[in-house]
Amino acid sequence: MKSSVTDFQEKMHQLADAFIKELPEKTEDIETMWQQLQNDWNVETLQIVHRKVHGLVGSSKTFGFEELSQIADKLEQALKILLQNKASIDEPQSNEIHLQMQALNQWAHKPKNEHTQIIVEKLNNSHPDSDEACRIFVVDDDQEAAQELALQLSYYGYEVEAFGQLDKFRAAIKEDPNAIVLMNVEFSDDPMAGVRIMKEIKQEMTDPLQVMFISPNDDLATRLEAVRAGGVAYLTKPINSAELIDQLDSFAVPQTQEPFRVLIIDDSTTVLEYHAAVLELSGMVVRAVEKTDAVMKTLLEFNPDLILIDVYMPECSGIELAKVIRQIDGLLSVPIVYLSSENDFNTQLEAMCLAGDDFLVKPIDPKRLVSAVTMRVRRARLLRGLMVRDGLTGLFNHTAIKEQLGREIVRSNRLKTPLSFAMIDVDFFKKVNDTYGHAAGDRVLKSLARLLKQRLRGTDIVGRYGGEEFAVIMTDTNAPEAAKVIDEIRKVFSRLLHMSDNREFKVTFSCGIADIKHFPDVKSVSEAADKALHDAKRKGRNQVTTNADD
Ligand SMILES: Nc1nc2c(ncn2[C@@H]2O[C@H](COP(=O)(O)OP(=O)(O)OP(=O)(O)O)[C@@H](O)[C@H]2O)c(=O)[nH]1
Repeated sequence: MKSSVTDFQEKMHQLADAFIKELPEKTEDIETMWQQLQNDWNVETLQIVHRKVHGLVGSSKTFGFEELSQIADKLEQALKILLQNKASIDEPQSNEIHLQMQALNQWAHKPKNEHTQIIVEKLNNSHPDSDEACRIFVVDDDQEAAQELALQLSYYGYEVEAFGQLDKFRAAIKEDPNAIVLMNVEFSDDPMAGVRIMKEIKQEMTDPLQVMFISPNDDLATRLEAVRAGGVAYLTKPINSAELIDQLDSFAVPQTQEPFRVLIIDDSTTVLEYHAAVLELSGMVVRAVEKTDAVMKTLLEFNPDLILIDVYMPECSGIELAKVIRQIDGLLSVPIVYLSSENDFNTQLEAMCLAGDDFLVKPIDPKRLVSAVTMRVRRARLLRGLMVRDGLTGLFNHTAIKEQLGREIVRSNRLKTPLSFAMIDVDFFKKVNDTYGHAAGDRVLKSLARLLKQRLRGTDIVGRYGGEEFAVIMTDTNAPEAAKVIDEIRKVFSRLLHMSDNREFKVTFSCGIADIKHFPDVKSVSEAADKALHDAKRKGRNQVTTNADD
């Protein structure tokens, strides 16, 4: 089977070929419009010519045709000056622009083998294959502490390797630069050994590493050094395992995190497809829109995490479109990033002031595009998550899950699709807390949350209803099917070994399920699921009951 990287490169070549094929038509179109302008000088046509040339600057750079991009860039600058003056053109200016247009046309009509192209082969090694599991390296010269931390993390399903010696770690990270490093700052012979080695490794490697530092100190100087050594997180000892797992999950568990949803709005098909391919290769879901009139419908349907907009488009500018998006309910906090070959600082600043969050200049290195989008989406999700997520498990909180239930019931009624609501309650949880301590109880809740996220479909919605109670909205699923799925999870959960002070224990849960076929609104479906849950408890716990069993 071909790797996604090979697929990507094939696609890149196809897109570049398509770009070159369409190029003569584009340059002829520009030249024709320019000739029309000579007979009938007007600013509107000049703006269209400028936008078309501007598009060529960006797309030619994106596909690696540097020489073409330089010719187009020169022409664009000349057109820009004309646009600023808005006056009619004098003869020397006209001749100069005409020459540049000819150069553009000549380049476009050159035989294909004469085009020098710097294609994006460099992407080859820059992306981990998305199927690869992400490993964690724990580095600490206190072997016992490292092993203990590795063991704890393995309970949460992580593949962990502990290193007591820095040279062994150095070799391992070079082999697997995608591993997440949990690096102790302080070693017995050097209080800053962890930071020092990461700085050295950072200089030797091209890809950025994901390092989380662990230290007994919480002073600014150490934190600063950790950041300089590439630290993406800083944890102080004693480590709060719930906090550590949260941090790790946010970096390392793509399968439990919904893929990032990116909407790209660009009037150039080839450039649009290029950026979409780059983002899709890194596991994001991309929706591409070429025509601005399709934007509104797509925005509401697709619900993007981030919007990438070209600045110059035929129907309206990207800045205007961003302002419209900002006025739509629910989209105020969605990051908007401009992606344009516009390198004029003032235009960039204006775009950012008015409605955008970032400005990326084409051509953008694929890795930089992925990392800029990832950073923005992570931050936006984090902020949104603080409002709707439960702090311990990261699942939707009670209010959010109820809201989602209302929304999904409306959707199911409209689409005439089934929907089930499941309530899950950990059995004898008070006893878990009393016997093994509250912290162990918290870990049990987290492990159940993770299991639910891992085992359920991406379209199912999981929440913590309160205390030791969870809720799942199962879309497109009737009660018997839902019961089958949850029962599988019940079996797996009952086999999980939990740990506290070297004592192992197992926990079970009970579940009640209701179907909106019989209970068509939020209140009745939650009450029916709650009743089914109590039946499961009454019948002896560790089982799943549906309202149909009544
Ligand atoms: N560790 C921990 N415990 C919690 C949390 N929220 C609620 N609890 C505890 O969960 C326990 C729930 O106990 P009960 O409602 O009596 O139910 P149970 O012991 O699970 O018994 P059954 O549901 O009848 O099987 C209480 O002791 C709560 O204090 C939490 O966030 N963390």
